[in-house]
Amino acid sequence: MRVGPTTLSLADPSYIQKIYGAGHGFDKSAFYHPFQAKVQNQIGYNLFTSRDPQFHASIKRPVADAYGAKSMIEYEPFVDSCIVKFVRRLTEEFATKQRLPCDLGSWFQYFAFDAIAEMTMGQSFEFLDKGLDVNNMIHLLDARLDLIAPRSQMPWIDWIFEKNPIVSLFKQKSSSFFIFASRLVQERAQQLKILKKEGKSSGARLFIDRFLEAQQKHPDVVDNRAVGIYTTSNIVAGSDTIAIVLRTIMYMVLRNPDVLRKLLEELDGAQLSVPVTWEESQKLPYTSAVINEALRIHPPVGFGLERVVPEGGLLLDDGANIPQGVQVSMNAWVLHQNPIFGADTTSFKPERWLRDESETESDYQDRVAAMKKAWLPFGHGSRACMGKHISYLEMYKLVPTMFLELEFELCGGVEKKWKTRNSWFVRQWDMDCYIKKR
Ligand code: HEM
Repeated sequence: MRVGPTTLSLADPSYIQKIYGAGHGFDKSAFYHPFQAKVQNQIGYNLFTSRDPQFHASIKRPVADAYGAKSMIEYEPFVDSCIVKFVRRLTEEFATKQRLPCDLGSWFQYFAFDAIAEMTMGQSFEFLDKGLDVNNMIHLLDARLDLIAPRSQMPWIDWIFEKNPIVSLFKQKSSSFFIFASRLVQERAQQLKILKKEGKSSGARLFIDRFLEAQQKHPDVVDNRAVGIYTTSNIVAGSDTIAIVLRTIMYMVLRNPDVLRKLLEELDGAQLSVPVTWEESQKLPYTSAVINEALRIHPPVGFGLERVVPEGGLLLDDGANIPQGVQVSMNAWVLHQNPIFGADTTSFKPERWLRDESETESDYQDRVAAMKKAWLPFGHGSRACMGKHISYLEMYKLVPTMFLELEFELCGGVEKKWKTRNSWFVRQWDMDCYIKKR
């Protein structure tokens, strides 16, 4: 489908590999310009916004390990402390004698923000402690996204209003987030130096510890500015996204009592710790299916991931050739409605991720493999989400723990619909809940 003067959106899953597969030459388009923030009065290219594949590889290599599956074990204690706080604060504020409605959508965001901040910088923003949007940070980020989203469709507008040299004279030279993150990075660097001198351990390694190690190993690429950029983009990339999935899970599970019953049956029968450990969470197939289904039915990113067709064009199955320079994109919201996922793709059905009684094991494996080929919540290829393991770590631990510890009820009943808005991230609100201790 044509979605812009020179932009096409493709729906056939077989093009995922052709467009996003490594080495195929489909680089990110100008769509990503408006997402680039100013840092010290220059554009601060980061892992997500950089378009040049060589430059991207050069900034990814030094920090890739920090996002790898093996590092998750070191981040788990930070997630644990936020989960404990999340459950405690909801209990204190809402599991009271009077039935007080809880704006759970916002609390999920407080959790996601504090958890990624703890893992990244070793200190939270105290959203959970205070139970509010501290310094209006969430509101400001939301407003920024609402501005960027339309600009991404006409990136030249961004140049006129933001990136041209005259406007730059009057604008703040760095985002306030970058200034805040850079200060924490410098403080941590000093602290690490002192601990090293005293021969003391610095404890579990934070993301910034790993960014600072990358700086020592690759000083040519990772300067102070780069460490600040890695830190800032971690927090921006890792908060809204996870909050969106948590909201989807809660809303969909509560609107489907049969799903809630099966989920609780699995959790109550599993003899789990509180908070549920990462290891235990790997043995909860129904919980895992609920999370996958939430990512399918409501992927956090609601725009197509735009790329530029390289030299030679893109040959379509019907013989048409899309010429070099045209923008092509694929959108998870479209792909996840593909009949590969079953006949009832608009329904929330975790069962589609599980083996049906009538299916052999090998038929089941083939069916899941086919679904995974049309699966794009985290993107694909060399530009796929680097925070996928972190996301699973948080969701696989929080989801079983919160359903084990607390009972939730949608305030308006199961018929009341939430509200959503697509500004790159498809954020949701108006899903207040009553909460009881289980
Ligand atoms: C459920 C949660 C998440 C979802 C659904 C998600 C989704 C995505 C998607 C779709 C992309 C690719 C965008 C594109 O091709 O333009 C992406 C990129 C990225 N994400 Fe995530 N994300 C999530 C959580 C996180 C977290 C927690 C972090 C950080 C800890 C993170 C860090 C990144 C980074 C650094 C990139 C850029 C990767 C690159 O181009 O090398 N994300 N994410």
